Amino acid sequence: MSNLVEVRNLNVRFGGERTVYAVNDLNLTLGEGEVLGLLGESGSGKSVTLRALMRLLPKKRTQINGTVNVLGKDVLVLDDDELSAFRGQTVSMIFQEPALALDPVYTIGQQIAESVMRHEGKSQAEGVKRALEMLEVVRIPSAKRRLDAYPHEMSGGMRQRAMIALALACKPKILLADEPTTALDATVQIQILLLLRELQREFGMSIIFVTHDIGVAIEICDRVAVMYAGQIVEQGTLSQIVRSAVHPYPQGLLASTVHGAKRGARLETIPGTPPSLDKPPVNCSFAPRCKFAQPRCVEAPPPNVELADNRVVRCILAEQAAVPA
Ligand SMILES: Nc1ncnc2c1ncn2[C@@H]1O[C@H](COP(=O)(O)OP(=O)(O)OP(=O)(O)O)[C@@H](O)[C@H]1O
Repeated sequence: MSNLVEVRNLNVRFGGERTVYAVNDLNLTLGEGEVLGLLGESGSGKSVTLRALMRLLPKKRTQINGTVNVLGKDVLVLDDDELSAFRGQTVSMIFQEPALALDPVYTIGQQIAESVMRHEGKSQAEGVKRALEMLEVVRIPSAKRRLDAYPHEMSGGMRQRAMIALALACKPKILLADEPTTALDATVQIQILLLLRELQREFGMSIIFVTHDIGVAIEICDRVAVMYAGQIVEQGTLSQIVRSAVHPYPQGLLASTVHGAKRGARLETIPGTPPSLDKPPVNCSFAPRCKFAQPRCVEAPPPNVELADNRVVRCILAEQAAVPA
């Protein structure tokens, strides 16, 4: 499987009154037709990573290092014209809050048509035709009538579908999804996840899906990268993470949900809180909360052990799990 996205040694730091080391030495890949989950608690750097991939971070006081290679191009050095073509046609993004993508003063039909005209140079009539097709693709009932609806005239679930229609209108190869179902109630959430899965197959897209909810990751992801304090602490296939996580953080996340706790056992919580990100990590950021912590964990950076292809764990416990060659 060839990689559409390869992120190498990505570091994102925000300056200002206090420096925030939001993403530290992050490496990930996204294969063709794959759904990769970025999973972690609030503030772990998931959204910043996603925004770096699409160059949506503020320019002022933001330092980005590393390479973000998408379809053979380094996104971090694209000029404005290249960026405009890249967004929409190569990569598109959906958000938790549709207001970030949908403009309240234009109808849904106008917004989709406009995007198709701008990115693909199509006529107004072709844009409107695509808009109708897309509303049907995302299963909005009475699609023709909905073309003339404004975002505020739709329910939360329908607005989310309209945002997906807009994001997919120019058939991007990669969709970046930033907690798109978090604000929805449980039944609508599952409908949108199923829809995204269907569209991913239908369009042959790859998706990076940010979530703090392991249940959501289980519904939609093939592979999962677990983030803690701006670093990926473990990556693997969904079943490797859910059934045999090595790092104590994903283990703890799982034990705190019905998906990972032993049947009949009480759900556990991870004691303590994540560290502040005002210094770059010099040792294991999770050590203060870890029941397996050893002196080594606070004396030096943890090893980043590659157990297999795309199976990487940043923890001394992984050294014991590693199979000698
Ligand atoms: N523009 C910015 N300027 C300064 N700090 C920022 C900026 N954007 C994000 N941060 C900080 O970077 C860190 C990582 O934020 P990020 O939004 O990526 O977390 P997250 O894992 O997506 O959590 P959440 O789900 O709450 O958004 C946080 O400490 C956040 O406050």
